[in-house]
Amino acid sequence: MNTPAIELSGLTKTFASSTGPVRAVNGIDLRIGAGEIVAFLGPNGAGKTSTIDMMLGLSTPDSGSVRVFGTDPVTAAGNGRIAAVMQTGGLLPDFTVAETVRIVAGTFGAAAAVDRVVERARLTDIADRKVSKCSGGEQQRLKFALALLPDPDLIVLDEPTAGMDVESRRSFWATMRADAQSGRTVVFATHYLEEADDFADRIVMVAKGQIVADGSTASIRAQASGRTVSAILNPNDLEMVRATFPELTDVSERGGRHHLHTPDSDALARHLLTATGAREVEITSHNLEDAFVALTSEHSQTATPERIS
Ligand SMILES: Nc1ncnc2c1ncn2[C@@H]1O[C@H](COP(=O)(O)OP(=O)(O)OP(=O)(O)O)[C@@H](O)[C@H]1O
Repeated sequence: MNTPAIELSGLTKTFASSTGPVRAVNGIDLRIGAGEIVAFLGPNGAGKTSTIDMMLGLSTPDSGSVRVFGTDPVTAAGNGRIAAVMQTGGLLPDFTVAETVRIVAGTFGAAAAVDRVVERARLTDIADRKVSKCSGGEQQRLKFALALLPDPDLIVLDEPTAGMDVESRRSFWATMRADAQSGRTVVFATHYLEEADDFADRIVMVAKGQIVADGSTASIRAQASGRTVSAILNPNDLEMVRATFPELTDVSERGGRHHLHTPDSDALARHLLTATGAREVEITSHNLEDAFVALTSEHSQTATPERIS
């Protein structure tokens, strides 16, 4: 059996804060196979960075374990199997792009890799530009190049496109996409649904320190593309509908209308119109954004993680 790239078991992490302890990660179990491209998607404060820090060995879990290619993360980093592009982290403004790559490669004993990573990160045209003159997107590509120096099997990116404009984001992901074809495992955190949707094979949605959904982008999309049927219903009809559609989820009443979520909205609407006294039947479609809001807000009404008193 192949060793997973990442295996997180029962991971928890609590931080002290002025308002009391904050449980940033609240029991995460996750297995990521070699070669997968996985998006960690979640609102602000969901626990993505805290989880990534533990994956990288930058912080220690309060409980649970982290394995990276079967070893602890610090060993995996030391062996060059895992590398990261973090949100923060200094680049020196007065060096050029090429100088930066050469200096870091020198400290790694990876001088032979300089040309390869400059090309991979599409930095050739800006190799002589000073870091201070590079756009946010170019600086992230430079960090990406540095992370590629050990030719890692797994690359972890924490919100790599935060603060970039649309054009820079697009160009950054084009670079990533080209690189990912080499079979590298990629794990990235993002707030942006469209990035997760465009680039990942699998989306792990995180809210309030927990995984609230985990599936192929197609399956999350399918969940998302479910439709809501709403109608004015009397209580007896509602009972009958529940009995006929046991897979019904998310039944709520607002303004005298019942809103019913089901994978087969056509069958439900047909049933309402032909077998019940339902009035004013409407079908509303959902998009990925709706699923994201629904899945993450079930677990956190606000974007604030659970506080432990
Ligand atoms: N070092 C720390 N000390 C205190 N609280 C922390 C610390 N690091 C994280 N937290 C808190 O833990 C929670 C989870 O933070 P984390 O950065 O992991 O979330 P995130 O999903 O990465 O959010 P964002 O998308 O905003 O980066 C937040 O409430 C954050 O304020």
